[in-house]
Formats: sequence, C-alpha cells, structure tokens
Amino acid sequence: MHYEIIVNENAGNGNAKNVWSTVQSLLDQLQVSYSVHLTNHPQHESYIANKLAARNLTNTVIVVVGGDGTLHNTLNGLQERQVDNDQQIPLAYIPAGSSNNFARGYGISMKPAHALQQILSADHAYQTNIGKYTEAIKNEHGYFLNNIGIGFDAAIISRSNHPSAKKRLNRAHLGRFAYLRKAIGVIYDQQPFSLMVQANGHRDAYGRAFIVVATNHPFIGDGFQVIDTARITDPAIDMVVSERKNWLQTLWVIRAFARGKLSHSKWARHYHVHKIHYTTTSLEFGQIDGEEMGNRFFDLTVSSTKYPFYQVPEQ
Ligand SMILES: Nc1ncnc2c1ncn2[C@@H]1O[C@H](COP(=O)(O)OP(=O)(O)OP(=O)(O)O)[C@@H](O)[C@H]1O
Repeated sequence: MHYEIIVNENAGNGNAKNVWSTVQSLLDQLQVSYSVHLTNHPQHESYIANKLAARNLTNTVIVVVGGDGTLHNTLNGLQERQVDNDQQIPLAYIPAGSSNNFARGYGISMKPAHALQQILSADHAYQTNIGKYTEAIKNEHGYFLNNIGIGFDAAIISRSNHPSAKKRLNRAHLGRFAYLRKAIGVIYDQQPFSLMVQANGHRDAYGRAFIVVATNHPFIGDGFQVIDTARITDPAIDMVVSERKNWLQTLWVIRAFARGKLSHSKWARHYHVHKIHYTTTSLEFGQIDGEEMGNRFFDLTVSSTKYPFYQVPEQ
C-alpha cells in the first residue's frame, strides 16, 4: 500500500507540525511507502486532493493530518472528480486540529502514533457513512463528515474564527470554555428565525428557530454532544431543531446542549431520517464541519452516502 499524505501544519494552532514530525519519523522507521503534500494556504488541501483524484491511483490511501476542516476540504476535493463510487480513493485521518470531531465520531485515537497504527493495521476499507447536501439557492452540493449547522453553532464558529480570540483561548487550553463563552455572546446577538422542515412526508414550521444542526455523529464544537444518540454506523441523518422562547428557556436549552442532552429536552425536536429538506427565510450563519458557510439564505436537502476509510475504528 502507498500513502499520499496531506498535511496542514497550521491546524490546531500549529500543533499539527509536531504531529506530522512524530508520524513522519514512524513512517521512515517502518519503511512505509509515502509521499507528502504540505498545504500552504487555506483550501489548498482541496486542490491537492482534486489533483490526486485525477491520477486514478490504485493501492493508495490518502491520509489527512490536520483538523476537521482539512479533512472536509480533502473529501470534497476528491469527490469533485470521483463520479463513480468504484473510483473512490480511500481516506484515513490523523487528528491534529483543535476539535477533531470526526476522530471522536469514527473512533480514531487522538495519539498520533496510535492513529497511524489504526491505518497501517487496516486490511480493508470501511465503508463509512457521511452526509451529503444540496443547497438550492446557491446551487451548491457537497459532503460533510460531522455536521451542518444554521444559526447558533455557526454564529459561534464565526466569532471563534476571529484569529486573536481563537489563538489566545486555545493556547490556554480553554477550547470548551471558549465555546460556551462565545455561546453566551451569540444568545445576546442572534435573532430567532423562521424555518420550514420537510421530513418523512411531514412539514413542520418553526417561527423562532435558534439551533438547527444535522449531524453524522454526536460531536460538535469543542467535543460537545449535540445528539448523543447519533452514530456514524447508522446511515440515517440526525437533526435537532430548538426554538427560542424566552431568556430562561434559552439558558435551559444551552445548559442541555453543554451537557449533551439537548436532543432529549422538551425544548428540542429530534429528527432521525434518511432525507431532510429545510429552508430559512432570513440571512443566517451556516457552518459545515466547522468551516464557515457565510451569512445567507438556505434551501438545504441533506441525506447520507458512503465513503471508504482505510482505518480500523477503535471500539
Ligand atoms: N497552510 C495553511 N495555512 C493556513 N490555513 C490553512 C493552511 N492549510 C489549510 N488551511 C485551512 O485551515 C482551515 C482550518 O483547518 P482545520 O479545521 O483542519 O484546523 P483546526 O481549525 O485547527 O481544527 P478543527 O477544525 O478540528 O478545530 C481550513 O479551512 C484549511 O483550508
């Protein structure tokens, strides 16, 4: 097996550089066949992946060393070229970002040497559920590994991506704390919005939506569980919608979110479906796998598909 390795050394506030150094010395020691591609600007991984897919590689695994954003962009860069499922080059992942939610959802060790072992010991690709979306207003389509959120969580990401804030708080290892602190700020600023959801032949109208997250597994933000029962092994899409009624109820919702119990709350609606369509009628923040989608209108259809991962999941 040959490994094409895409490394975003900037991920995890630069921690990915150390991770890559550990992984590289192990690969050299074990005399593994590999090539490395270091990214040097945002989205570069998408371009590299696209070029690799054009080469119709066989007996090759594409390994991403970075965070959820680097993995997301790599997957989408590959899929732009890979029309047929039998062309798909398997992926693998060594977490080196700040959140690493896909690693939590799939069962990949946070220890680089162990994550590498999960790759090198694999003897087949694991067909893994991933999310698929189309957005009708901007005529976009793509894939996600973790989640798509509109409103609350996306507004938090937009704030957290302010470079000074993220670096300062991550350096102090206050990722989860920072996330919740931003959440309080977002509650002050964010207006509830109208949302129409169609699933299983039913239509639900929400007048004061606030949290809208479709997810492939439980994890979001800095390791919070948005829907604790969601499983990557389940091909269904889980989505939670929570409305904002008043201050007390909103704080209760945030408390449930922080404790990983939001989807069980009487203030949230949990969908567990194969396909879901939803629209907003106002400009809202969106995020996909922690990457900003911008402030925009949404007309989304979300379902699931599969992608091969050449990595043994941890139990
Ligand atoms: N060389 C680079 N310099 C700056 N940004 C880069 C570079 N290479 C990739 N990027 C961009 O960095 C962004 C964030 O990467 P990523 O999400 O992997 O790291 P992270 O934010 O630290 O981790 P996580 O999402 O797990 O919290 C992505 O949008 C990616 O395109």
